[in-house]
Amino acid sequence: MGVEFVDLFNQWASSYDDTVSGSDPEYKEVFEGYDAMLQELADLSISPVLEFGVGTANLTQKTVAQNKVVVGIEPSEEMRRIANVKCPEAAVYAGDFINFPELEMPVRSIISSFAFHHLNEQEKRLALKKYYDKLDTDGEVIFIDTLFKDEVYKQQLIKDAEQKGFLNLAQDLSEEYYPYLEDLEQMFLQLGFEVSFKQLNKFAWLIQAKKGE
Ligand SMILES: C[S@@+](CC[C@H](N)C(=O)[O-])C[C@H]1O[C@@H](n2cnc3c(N)ncnc32)[C@H](O)[C@@H]1O
Repeated sequence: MGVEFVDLFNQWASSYDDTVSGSDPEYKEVFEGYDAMLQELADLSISPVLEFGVGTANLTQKTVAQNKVVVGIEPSEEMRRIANVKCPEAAVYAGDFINFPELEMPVRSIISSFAFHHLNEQEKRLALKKYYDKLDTDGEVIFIDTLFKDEVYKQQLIKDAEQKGFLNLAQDLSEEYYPYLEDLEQMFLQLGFEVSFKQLNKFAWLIQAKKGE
């Protein structure tokens, strides 16, 4: 469920770190300030941490460096292989946002960067419901991901990408499951979270959702 993009990530794994450091002009703005964004998320997290879509473990490394316990979940075998080499301190298991090994540990923070948009609306809701049940009292979901402030902003981003000749990016923005801010906000509120949003670059937002009493 929600793992339709995994083949793509197996192929992308070996060059993924080049992309996030700005080597691909088409995706440079998407990952503008990547390191600082991940650092901000790592700083906000409280141990023990559960991370989804760890990719090549860039966020995992920053979190583990703060002596936090991190368990990671990643569906792509190639990404997991790289993550295990780059961050042996974290346990990274096969799984996805919805189907993942039963963990006996308490969880204070559930974190993820640039991955939640791989789920459609129904899957996002299902995943967030699971996290509400799994989190300790006062626990938080803290994500960074691309989202659209509204429809006008979405169309503007697609038009900008087309004008620059970034046709893959334009297609991604049209076809992937990037949510509208208001829809995501409603989803969190309906499940009982308190949620706030902060824009980090042209595409990426920090989403911080605390489990209510
Ligand atoms: C753009 S990468 C982000 C990697 C890393 N978190 C980062 O910030 O660089 C997206 C990651 O999400 C993973 N992914 C794709 N579908 C997923 C799903 N349904 N559940 C969990 N992770 C998924 C991909 O395999 C990939 O590693």
